[in-house]
Amino acid sequence: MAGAGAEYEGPEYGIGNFVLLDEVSEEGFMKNLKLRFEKGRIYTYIGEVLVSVNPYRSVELYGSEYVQNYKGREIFERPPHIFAVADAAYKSMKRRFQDTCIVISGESGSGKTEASKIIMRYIAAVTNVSQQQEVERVKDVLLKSNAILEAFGNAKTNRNDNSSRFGKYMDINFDFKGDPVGGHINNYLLEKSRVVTQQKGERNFHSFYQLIYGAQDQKLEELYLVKDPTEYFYISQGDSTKVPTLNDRHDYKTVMAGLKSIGFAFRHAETLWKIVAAVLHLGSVEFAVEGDHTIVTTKEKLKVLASLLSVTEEDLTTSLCSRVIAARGEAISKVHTVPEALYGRDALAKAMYEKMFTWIVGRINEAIEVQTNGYQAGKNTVIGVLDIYGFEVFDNNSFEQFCINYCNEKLQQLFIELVLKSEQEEYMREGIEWQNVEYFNNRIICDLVEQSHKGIIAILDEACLNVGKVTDQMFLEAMNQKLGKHDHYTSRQLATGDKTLQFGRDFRIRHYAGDVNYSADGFIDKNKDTLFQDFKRMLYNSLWDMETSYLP
Ligand SMILES: Nc1ncnc2c1ncn2[C@@H]1O[C@H](COP(=O)(O)OP(=O)(O)OP(=O)(O)O)[C@@H](O)[C@H]1O
Repeated sequence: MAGAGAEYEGPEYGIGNFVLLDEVSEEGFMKNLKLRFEKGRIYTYIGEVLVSVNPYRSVELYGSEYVQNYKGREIFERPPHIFAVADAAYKSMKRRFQDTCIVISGESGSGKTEASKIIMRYIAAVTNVSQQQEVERVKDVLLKSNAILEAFGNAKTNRNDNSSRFGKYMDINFDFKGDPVGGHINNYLLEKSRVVTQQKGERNFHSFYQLIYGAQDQKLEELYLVKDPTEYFYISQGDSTKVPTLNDRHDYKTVMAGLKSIGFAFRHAETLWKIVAAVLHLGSVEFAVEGDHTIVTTKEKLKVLASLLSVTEEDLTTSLCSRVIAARGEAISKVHTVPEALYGRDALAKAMYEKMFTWIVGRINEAIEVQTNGYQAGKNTVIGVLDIYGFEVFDNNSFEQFCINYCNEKLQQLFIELVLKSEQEEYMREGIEWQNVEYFNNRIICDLVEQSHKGIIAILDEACLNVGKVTDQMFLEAMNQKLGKHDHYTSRQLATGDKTLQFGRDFRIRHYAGDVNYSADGFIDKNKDTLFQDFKRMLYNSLWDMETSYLP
């Protein structure tokens, strides 16, 4: 057979669709997957679901000849391929005006973001045959926005040098001719704790290193920065500032070009880097006790920071070292202890970075918003692509992993509802003979997390609402009490002989994808996510705020 992607799929390549497997067992499944992978077949179907194995090397599977071979074909006409899935979504949108969503799920590093980019490139390649300018512009913004989002939202982790540290749902809107006319990005769960702390071997978000390695000397001078990331506490804790697979210098240029081409005003791009620089300097601000006051000991840093933020040194010092509280109907100033000041400093850094990220997404959305003037309005159909964090297990798992893994439980639940259950029900309705496939329904784990009053989130929220001093240990005890009998929950207090769990700190959830030990340390603070009002007041009306109106 001729042409890329139209190759012969003989028995030596194993079985291209798992539903045709003679015997359903994990061993048989893995054997087939391995055989196909070894023969260069990274894709295999299970019905209409595509299983993709990350090749971790460049593969010649996405060139224009592949696009031509999958364009307009029925899904099973060609060997399994991600283009076939993208094309099926595109066809159902174009022929039947049906909204479609492609859900990409898998553990960190499995290739989700690459898959979402391949889908976008495929759609860009098969649309706009009449070469309309506006369609080209929308496609260009959609593709270029990836580099920007990755700069500010991706980081090197111990599993993936370019790991997305946020979830993304991207809608592409099509007109009645099937051309993309706009889009919208929703971002979720930016891992903002990374702004102030990183595990060994990991980095902060790429943007920090791109600025330091990529900006010209004069720019760095303007931002009071030096070309050495190890000078900055917030980006050097992982001892891994340089990554061989990443070219920060080059990526900085790509981001600048991307910002320009999607319509960021020059001064807005400047503001972005100012925020990044301010966060870096903030990490170097230190405190000490002097008499009955907490003072900033790094006066030079404070001065730089005040200048970048366009606020007075006095206002900045006051908001870093104290907070205003209400007592007996009066507003009084309460001096922070040093740990409180450090906590406030980190909370400010996280909030600034997160708001900036949301602001960037907002600006991208403005650039790709569907123009609703004229006849296009109301006739849009969308293809949505969901690329969300994969299931995560680290040596130390905290609140962030808890949220990510819960999200993956929900996706698994959706998969069970939409694919497994509905398929089996249809067989039953149609009277088709079928072999019952036993599967584990993870509803019970979703309930463990989300059930009102007795689920983990409810227990955590209740602890956070408590006016008295509530510690992470108390939260853990409350879970032990309420969830002690749950099959998918345990802790050292309940499983006394289990030395993998630390007493008074850890709990374990038996997820559908495996067991994860979580440390309850920090759950209360992270869930409360307090940013002292004083910071909001301080930044309100700063030059910055007026520039971007990005603050809360
Ligand atoms: N189809 C592919 N062809 C070649 N290399 C790939 C492919 N998919 C993924 N990779 C490689 O694997 C790396 C990790 O992939 P990717 O960043 O898409 O994973 P992810 O599932 O989105 O991870 P995370 O959840 O950490 O963001 C990529 O940087 C790339 O080097």
